[in-house]
Amino acid sequence: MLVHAVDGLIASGVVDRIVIMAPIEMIDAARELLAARAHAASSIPVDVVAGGVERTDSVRAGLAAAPEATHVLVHDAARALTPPSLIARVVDALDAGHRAVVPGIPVADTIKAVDAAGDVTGTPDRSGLRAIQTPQGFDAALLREAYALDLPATDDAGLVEATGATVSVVPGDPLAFKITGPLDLKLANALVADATLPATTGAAVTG
Ligand SMILES: Nc1ccn([C@@H]2O[C@H](COP(=O)(O)OP(=O)(O)OP(=O)(O)O)[C@@H](O)[C@H]2O)c(=O)n1
Ligand SMILES: C[C@](O)(CO)[C@H](O)COP(=O)(O)O
Repeated sequence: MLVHAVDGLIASGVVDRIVIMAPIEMIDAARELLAARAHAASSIPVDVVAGGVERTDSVRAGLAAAPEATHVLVHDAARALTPPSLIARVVDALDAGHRAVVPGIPVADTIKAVDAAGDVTGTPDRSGLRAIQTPQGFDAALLREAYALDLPATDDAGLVEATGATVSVVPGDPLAFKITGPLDLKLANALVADATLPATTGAAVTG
């Protein structure tokens, strides 16, 4: 998954440097994997540093390892099959002047809010919801400001929202799905084995 994610970033043609945040006990294994991959000869530097307990700890470590960055993409290795075209779309939006950009796709299920007892407390209008993917792109100064708030968050855009800055959504892609459970892994393996797979599903719409 890490190798696929890195190769996708390189293939996008829009990143200058990649910093991997890995669990400390997997740093050597990650370096070996990356050195052995087909694109190891790419001129784009790929560094591996220690991540943290939570994803925000890992991103904080990544930001510290890239003090020179003016723009940052935060990507999940778990979204290993993210199409390069999606990565380029996020950077295009940053180039157009947006300071925080996330890919999103419409939700296919009806979403319910529930309370601690499991009783439904509301049904938000589905047309106004998006499932958010990565990479999430930021003006680096804005992301550093967001991290200075030291709040918990499940994604980086959530921290940026807390600063009051606007976060823009660009069309995501179903291929950028997060490989979380065994079914996701089966799907990812089938997609990787499928030589007829298009570079993008072309199904990217924000509605
Ligand atoms: N300490 C952590 C935890 C997660 N991640 C990032 O978050 C992604 C998703 O990892 P994880 O939280 O384990 O996601 P899931 O497999 O979806 O598991 P969970 O249900 O616990 O969220 C990883 O690819 C990695 O990029 C990270 O950098 N540092
Ligand atoms: C960043 C993210 O992929 C956006 O959907 C998601 O919030 C990551 O969650 P995780 O629990 O760290 O996998």
